[in-house]
Amino acid sequence: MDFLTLTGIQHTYFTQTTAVNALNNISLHVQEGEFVSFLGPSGCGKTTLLSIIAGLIEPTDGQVKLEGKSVKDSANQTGYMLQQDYLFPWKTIEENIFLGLKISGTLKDTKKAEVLSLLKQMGLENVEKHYPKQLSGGMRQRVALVRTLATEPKLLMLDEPFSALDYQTKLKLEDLVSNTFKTFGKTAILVTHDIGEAIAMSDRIFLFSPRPGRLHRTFIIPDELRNLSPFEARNHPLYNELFQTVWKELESIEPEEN
Ligand SMILES: Nc1ncnc2c1ncn2[C@@H]1O[C@H](COP(=O)(O)OP(=O)(O)OP(=O)(O)O)[C@@H](O)[C@H]1O
Repeated sequence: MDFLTLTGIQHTYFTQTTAVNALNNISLHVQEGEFVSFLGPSGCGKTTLLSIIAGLIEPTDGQVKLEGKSVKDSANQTGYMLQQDYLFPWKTIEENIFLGLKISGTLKDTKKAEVLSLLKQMGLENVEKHYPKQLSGGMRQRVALVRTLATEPKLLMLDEPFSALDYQTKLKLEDLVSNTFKTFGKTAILVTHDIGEAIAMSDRIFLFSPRPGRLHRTFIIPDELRNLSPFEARNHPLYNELFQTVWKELESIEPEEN
């Protein structure tokens, strides 16, 4: 059984004056433990699709199933990492990372130790009592990642989580996220505009066409790249080859009449 299945997803936003056809007939599958990317031009509906998968928006048509169940019946199975870290500035790092567990009533001592150890694995030593403003952007994104992983979501949604970071921090964080997800066997969907990031991090790339977003093509990343860290993958000759192919494909997509 596929872990995540999307069948015939269509979505139209209705405003007071107009109807915006955001997504058209999207069907795809994601396997457990897979890391996939949604790549496409601005406005092609990537974020809308993530919200539909998370059960936050009900699609106009079509179905989303997570482990065979409608996402409406699988609440709290998804975790987010976004462009902004959304840490509460008045709470310490420790209070921020335990918040989700506290709300769900699952903050046990063993779990607390596990999450603090994860914080250390992310290279964040002795920051528990600090406030977010005392940390750099990259450190805060790592805290946000720990907070997300703490609740053990089945599916992780990464909506351009590296786009606000400087280039060096972004490359380091890509490696850290990729390594952590492989270690924990997490299933993840990354939304990005960045072709290189999609190639370096993914098992498969779903390329979307401009609005209304349609699934244009799926790229399977070769094992030679998948077995490397994102940083190493960027230095492999196959990376450049694939970059050119995806770039040309993206350039060739014509918008459909709405
Ligand atoms: N609440 C809304 N009401 C009306 N139209 C919307 C709404 N949300 C999004 N849209 C429109 O739907 C389309 C898809 O938006 P969406 O944000 O999903 O695209 P995206 O691919 O994530 O874009 P970007 O890469 O710029 O973030 C866009 O044309 C957007 O203007």
